[in-house]
Amino acid sequence: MRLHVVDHPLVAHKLTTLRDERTDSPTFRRLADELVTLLAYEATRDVRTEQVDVRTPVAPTTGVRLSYPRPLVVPILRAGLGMLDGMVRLLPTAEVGFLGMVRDEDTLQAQTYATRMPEDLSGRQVYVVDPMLATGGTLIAAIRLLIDRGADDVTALCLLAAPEGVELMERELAGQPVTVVTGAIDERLNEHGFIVPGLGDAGDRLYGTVG
Ligand SMILES: O=P(O)(O)OC[C@H]1O[C@H](OP(=O)(O)OP(=O)(O)O)[C@H](O)[C@@H]1O
Ligand SMILES: O=c1cc[nH]c(=O)[nH]1
Ligand SMILES: [Mg+2]
Repeated sequence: MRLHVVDHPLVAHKLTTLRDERTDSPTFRRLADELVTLLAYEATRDVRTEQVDVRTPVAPTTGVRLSYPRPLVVPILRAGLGMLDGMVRLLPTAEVGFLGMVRDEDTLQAQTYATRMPEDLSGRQVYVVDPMLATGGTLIAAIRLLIDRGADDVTALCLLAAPEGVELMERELAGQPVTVVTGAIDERLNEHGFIVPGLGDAGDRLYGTVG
């Protein structure tokens, strides 16, 4: 597994406002959208392209375009939905699949309640978006499902990660074609499995509901 922490002052600035408990849901949604664009710049560095001929008003030349099969973007519901628009804006040819997953508040085990994506992902590049990598259980389960369906290159974009979750992913997904791109790695998890200092419950902060 490859890990990339995006070290950029704009990312740090936006993450700081995102963390602030006074930031309201509309502002939180806007910042999450802006942050995914910055993370995606790094995360899509190896997106597959093919050569294409183009004629400018001045001369013919050669360029590139995103190649087929189309990349797949998979938001993990609910909180991942807050990163979807920014991602598909950058990858306009992408197809979108959905994974509904929720962490049991007591056991911290991830449960899958919805799966809507192609059965066969052979040869596909997949971008999973979820703002929080805490224990890592959710992302590990999501990535295993994608690799079981044939995905041969999976990149996860997270706004924040905990060291415990990154370590578990490195152990459980060793040797797999997986990259994690995150805006920061925080200090630790607390006794409720929340990232410290983190930003609280990303789903609640995005959508203003508890659940
Ligand atoms: O790394 P983990 O310990 O598995 O935790 C991370 C998961 O927890 C959050 O989702 P949550 O279960 O709160 O669901 P929600 O998006 O519906 O709020 C978050 O968006 C991740 O999916
Ligand atoms: O800190 C955390 C951990 C899991 N899920 C969240 O939304 N926040
Ligand atoms: Mg939540």
